[in-house]
Amino acid sequence: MQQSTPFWEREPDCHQDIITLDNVGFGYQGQRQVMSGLNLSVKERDFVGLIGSNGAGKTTLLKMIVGLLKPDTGQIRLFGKPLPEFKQWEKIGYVPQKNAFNPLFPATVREVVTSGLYGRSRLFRRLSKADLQKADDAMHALDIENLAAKRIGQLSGGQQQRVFLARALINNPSLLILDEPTVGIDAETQEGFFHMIKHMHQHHNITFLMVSHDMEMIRSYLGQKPAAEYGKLKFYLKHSHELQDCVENNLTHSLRGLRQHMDNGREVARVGSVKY
Ligand SMILES: Nc1ncnc2c1ncn2[C@@H]1O[C@H](COP(=O)(O)OP(=O)(O)OP(=O)(O)O)[C@@H](O)[C@H]1O
Repeated sequence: MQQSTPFWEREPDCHQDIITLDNVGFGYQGQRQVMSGLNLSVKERDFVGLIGSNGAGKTTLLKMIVGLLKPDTGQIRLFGKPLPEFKQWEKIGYVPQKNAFNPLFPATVREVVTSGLYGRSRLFRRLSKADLQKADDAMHALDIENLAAKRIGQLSGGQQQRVFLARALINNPSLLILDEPTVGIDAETQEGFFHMIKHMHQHHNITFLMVSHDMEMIRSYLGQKPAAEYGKLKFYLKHSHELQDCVENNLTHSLRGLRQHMDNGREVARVGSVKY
């Protein structure tokens, strides 16, 4: 597998298209439409918070974005590629809704985290040294190394959420999709979890799409008013250009671009002088 740059070392460009929805519509077979005519453009380092009442279509939308459901109309693009052609799934970390494990489920935290590299179907495959290192890095990032050998079913809801986040982070994803990550977790742990998510957004090059029922958290981080509304779905948004290092990085990029342009000019002149 190709080694990707860790998310903490990746430089943001803050302009790249990450998710594009163009006139998307969907209805479950034999049922009325869940959504229609939905447009959305998520750029690198944006943070999108999705709010909506029960049954509004939030999970359905996330499932379409991660390729588990196919839109009836319109098109979805990921990282600029139409979804049917998109293959780089390791770029996306997805934490589905209600992950709670049966306490009798025999996998350890390390095994669950490492399964993020291969998918659930190969949960108990043999792990290479590199795999174990990646798991250690992801567990370290979420401060759950001390739980590595514990059975997942024996952990609290908050600890389990950290494990699933570590599992989603193991491939150094560029996009994290979280479906109600704090359901069933006490208020204090929820606050800690959101604090961690915000920190990741501000300091690492990750784009977020998060479904939540926590209006207070969404509004405090993403602003009081939704950026877009479709039926009962409300999209709150923090643009990447509001982040300081995106601003700095864009400047660095422009300066680098300018420098390259000048160097190219010099190169052409030099080659030119040799040639002529
Ligand atoms: N597999 C399915 N088959 C048929 N209808 C479904 C299926 N899954 C969801 N629905 C219906 O689609 C609509 C949207 O469901 P969805 O789970 O996307 O809502 P949601 O906004 O995520 O809700 P919640 O906040 O309760 O999680 C609902 O009316 C639901 O009953």
